[in-house]
Amino acid sequence: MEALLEPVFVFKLNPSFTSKNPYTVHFPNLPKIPSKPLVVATCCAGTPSPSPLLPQDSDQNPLQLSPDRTRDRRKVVRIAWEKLVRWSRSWRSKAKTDVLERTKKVVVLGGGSFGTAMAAHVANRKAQMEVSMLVRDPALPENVTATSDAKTALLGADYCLHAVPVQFSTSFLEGIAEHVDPGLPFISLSKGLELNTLRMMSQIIPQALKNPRQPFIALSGPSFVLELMNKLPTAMVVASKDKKLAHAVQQLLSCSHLRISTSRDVTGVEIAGALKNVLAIAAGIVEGMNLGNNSMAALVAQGCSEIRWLATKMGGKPATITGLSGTGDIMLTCFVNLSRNKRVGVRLGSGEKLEDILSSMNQVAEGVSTAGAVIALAQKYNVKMPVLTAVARIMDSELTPKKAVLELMSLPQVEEV
Ligand SMILES: NC(=O)C1=CN([C@@H]2O[C@H](COP(=O)(O)OP(=O)(O)OC[C@H]3O[C@@H](n4cnc5c(N)ncnc54)[C@H](O)[C@@H]3O)[C@@H](O)[C@H]2O)C=CC1
Ligand SMILES: O=C(CO)COP(=O)(O)O
Repeated sequence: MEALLEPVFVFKLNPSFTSKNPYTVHFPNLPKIPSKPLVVATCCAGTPSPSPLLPQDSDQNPLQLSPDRTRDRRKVVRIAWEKLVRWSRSWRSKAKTDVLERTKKVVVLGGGSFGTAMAAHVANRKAQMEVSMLVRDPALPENVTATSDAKTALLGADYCLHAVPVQFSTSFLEGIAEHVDPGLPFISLSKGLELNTLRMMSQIIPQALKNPRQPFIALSGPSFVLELMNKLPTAMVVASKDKKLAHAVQQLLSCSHLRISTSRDVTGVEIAGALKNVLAIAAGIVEGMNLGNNSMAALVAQGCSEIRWLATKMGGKPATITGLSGTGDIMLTCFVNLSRNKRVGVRLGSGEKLEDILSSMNQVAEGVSTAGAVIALAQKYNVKMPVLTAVARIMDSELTPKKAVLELMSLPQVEEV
């Protein structure tokens, strides 16, 4: 343990830095270092040039590891890694792997970017797998069959991947309900809340199919289509009340470039996935208005809290909100401009009108309609959500981004919760 505590850098104390200097930090619990004080720079802004903090020569460095201690430290790391590898091997040997063998057909509803990406992903899992996409326009990649006939698409399917945008899901599902087997598990990829009913996909799907027992799984987490298609390492989460089903879907979809965790917290996963789209619009606004990195970090931290407050009031777990479908997806969509929701925000922040932005887009940005639903949901659960409410007000053209920033900055400064 001691070896792991070795500091990596040591700095020589500049004569202008005294013990009264605010940049000098004392660590009473560190082992005593003969004659030379340890100084850690937390901030060098405004310090005179040349820099007062100079690296020490390694041969004079009292903290340099001896060969014995280097060996000890490396041994600790090696043992920890070997433990991980053994645990991983034994886990894999115990995991059942027959789901993929048993699955003959998967149907994908929605031929947009994510539906197409997931269809290709499932098709690549097994050459004999039949992947049928139910689409409005059947022009698609060769390895996947596309049809606009619901009966043909759904016939004999073992799993259904649902990638129709949330606002169109009810009418779409009602239209195909007669062809859906009541035992067909629905894996929902859509992230959002239905505008007028405030429902999540776990409510929309069984209600539209008029089958409260339709097996349901939410698949969520940080997963841009482009990167999935390029087989870049990705991690997602499947959430279902049915633990066995979550494990089956995990086995169906996970592969060397896609890790899938399981969860039973359907509400947490769905709320996080839906609300991060609204927060991504806010992040885009901050970027479009050039408000700086401090603003961005503060906004995203506040947004994470707002999402946690609502999700936990609705029965979701805080651990879900800090996991892949929460913090993971929030970081992806708030910080990366591949996000369509963030791009809507950037354009709003730089002065464009919402209707012009939406009419120029050929893909969905779920956060735009979810913003309206989430505020009503927050009121129902008595949760204050300043940032997400501001986004909803901007979507309703009731507030300009500039006014929203002024109002948010003048809110009471309260204890952090
Ligand atoms: N693209 C991405 O990186 C990811 C998307 N998602 C979620 O997946 C869902 C779908 O997103 P994308 O495929 O990216 O959207 P998209 O905009 O690329 O495609 C949407 C698809 O829905 C179809 N559609 C629209 N109205 C319809 C209607 N009334 N009936 C039937 N189909 C209709 C469109 O024709 C299109 O094929 C969204 O909820 C999104 O938040 C989730 C994770 C990643
Ligand atoms: O949900 C996504 C990635 O996880 C995609 O986000 P956008 O819909 O904002 O592009």
